Amino acid sequence: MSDALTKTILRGIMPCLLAAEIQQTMRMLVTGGAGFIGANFVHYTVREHPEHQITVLDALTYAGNEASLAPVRDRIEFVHGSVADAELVDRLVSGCDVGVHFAAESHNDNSLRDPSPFLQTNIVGSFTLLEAVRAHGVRYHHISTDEVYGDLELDDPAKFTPETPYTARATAIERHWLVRTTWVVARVATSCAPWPASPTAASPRRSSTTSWAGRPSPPASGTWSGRGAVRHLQPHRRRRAHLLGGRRGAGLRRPRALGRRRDPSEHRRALRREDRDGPRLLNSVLDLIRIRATGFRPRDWRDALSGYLADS
Ligand SMILES: Cc1cn([C@H]2C[C@H](O)[C@@H](COP(=O)(O)OP(=O)(O)O[C@H]3O[C@H](CO)[C@@H](O)[C@H](O)[C@H]3O)O2)c(=O)[nH]c1=O
Repeated sequence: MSDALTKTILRGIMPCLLAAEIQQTMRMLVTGGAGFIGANFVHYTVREHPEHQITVLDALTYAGNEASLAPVRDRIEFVHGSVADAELVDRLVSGCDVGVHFAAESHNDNSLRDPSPFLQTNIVGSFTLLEAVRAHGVRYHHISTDEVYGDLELDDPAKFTPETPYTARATAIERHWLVRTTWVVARVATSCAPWPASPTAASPRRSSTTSWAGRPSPPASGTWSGRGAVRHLQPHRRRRAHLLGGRRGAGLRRPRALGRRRDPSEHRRALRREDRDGPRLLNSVLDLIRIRATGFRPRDWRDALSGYLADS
């Protein structure tokens, strides 16, 4: 992975950790570090900040792939376990300076089919971790999702509009911020990286999508959420394909036709289509139908990515 690309991908998360008051050497607990974004984060941190110690806690669900950590395996500690295991989490947190929480059921569409796993990990698991960081006064970085905004205009994500069980849970756990410790929330958007950590992730060729942004100087404690800039691209699942190839700042306004709220029946139709065509096509199909209606024509992801990198 090229240096520029890695930096582009992780620009959104790392600066939070590099805020001035943070220690030179940190012991980090990274939950969900075998997942897609989590694994990229671990690789980046090991390479760019070898002074930090990393413990990955991951349940290795269908979305986790320990093999994606193989190149850095001798540089990190890997613990196979659940973020909802209070005893384990408390022990791991007690030995850390910062917790970075990626572990989640992250497939929005799955939550429409069966919300229960989302409750267990995204609420109970997150709450378990929050309790531990609160008890030990450990700095906490919560990786949320821009989908808490629902289908709002991208340049004005003023309020939460959770529309699915997934986003309802993401919103709910964000309301537990009052943890009396230093915290940062990053609401990441659809993203893309050079390799999929998850076997369920489609190849980048199928990818569509976009972005994340934040303030250039994230607050030491606070919310850092996506608006404006394209930051990274993810090869699977989510929407916002119309932004692919968009340039930072200008041109990222969501087309009007996409600003409407999602129709639940559209989700159900898409799920039926998923059963027929296979899970990887779901969002691409959904996206393209909606996006083509606006006149947008997606570009090959490689062109879009190199265009963005040239622009950054
Ligand atoms: C359900 C569950 C999952 N996990 C792990 C398995 C995976 O390694 C990881 C989730 O990876 P993925 O499904 O690839 O997630 P990814 O698309 O990268 O999602 C990221 O971005 C999402 C927003 O887009 C965030 O909500 C997630 O917290 C963050 O991890 O969490 C656990 O460790 N424990 C669990 O209970």
